[in-house]
Amino acid sequence: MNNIIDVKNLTYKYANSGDKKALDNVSLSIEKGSWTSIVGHNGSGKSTLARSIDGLMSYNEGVINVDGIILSDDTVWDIRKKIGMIFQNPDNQFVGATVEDDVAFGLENLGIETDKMHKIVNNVLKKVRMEDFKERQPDQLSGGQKQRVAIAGVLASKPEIIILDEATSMLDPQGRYEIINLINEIHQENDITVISITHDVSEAMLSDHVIVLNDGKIVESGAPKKVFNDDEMLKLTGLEKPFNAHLFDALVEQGIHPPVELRMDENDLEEWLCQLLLKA
Ligand SMILES: Nc1ncnc2c1ncn2[C@@H]1O[C@H](COP(=O)(O)OP(=O)(O)OP(=O)(O)O)[C@@H](O)[C@H]1O
Repeated sequence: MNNIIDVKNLTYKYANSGDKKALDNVSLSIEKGSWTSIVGHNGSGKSTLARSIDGLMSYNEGVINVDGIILSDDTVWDIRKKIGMIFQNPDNQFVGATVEDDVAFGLENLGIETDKMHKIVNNVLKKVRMEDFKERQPDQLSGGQKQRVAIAGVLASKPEIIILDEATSMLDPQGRYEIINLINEIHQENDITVISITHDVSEAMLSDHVIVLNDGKIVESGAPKKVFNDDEMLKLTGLEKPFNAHLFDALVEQGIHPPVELRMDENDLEEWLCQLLLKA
């Protein structure tokens, strides 16, 4: 197996939180080119884990290896070049006055020449279907459009890994679907490894691998079908069962193919099925 990330015995305790460990002896491996979802209740340690991998926190114990580089004070920038982080609220990430400036910002810092920079910016804005919004101010965009610009900014730096930290949680079901679909397109075309922290179990069903965190510990890890069939674990962690995804898979196995976006929304899939039955 070709792992792009290996975490061994990672433990993290925030300075102001007494004896409570945000991460407690966490070990995991992420295969290159895979899509991994990290799920778990509020405060289970998901963001702390993602930020540790991106070198945003100086962890207390353990070893983090990203693409053959062991994270340390000396290597943190080499590792951060490989990772693009996308957060819940894109407003906190914008630095440019216009969409174009914002996407160009990281490239300017790398000293890339103007012509080349414009070419890259145009390409990534086209990729996220925001090329007509180049002159707009980022704060005048909708939530979904803002996330597209944030994704363009990340893509411009050609990351090998994209980490989504609840990147779709502020969007409506259609907006969520569109962003996940876009990330999936990018993931497939460029063999980019995706790690998605999410509370959306239907989204997690689309991934190759699911890791469940509970009170800073990994309590389950594996293929989504296996993980979400573990009723005892679901009870322990308070995670819901992704009803919709099971129903969707069962229909596909029977040769019935609902539109793929309905995999993400329970009520719409039920509605679609009712219409189908009424027509039959
Ligand atoms: N800056 C901080 N200082 C002290 N404790 C913190 C800090 N940030 C997080 N924690 C604590 O660390 C633990 C893990 O938090 P973390 O944000 O990683 O969880 P999470 O699973 O991402 O939660 P959520 O789903 O609510 O975003 C929690 O107990 C939280 O209270």
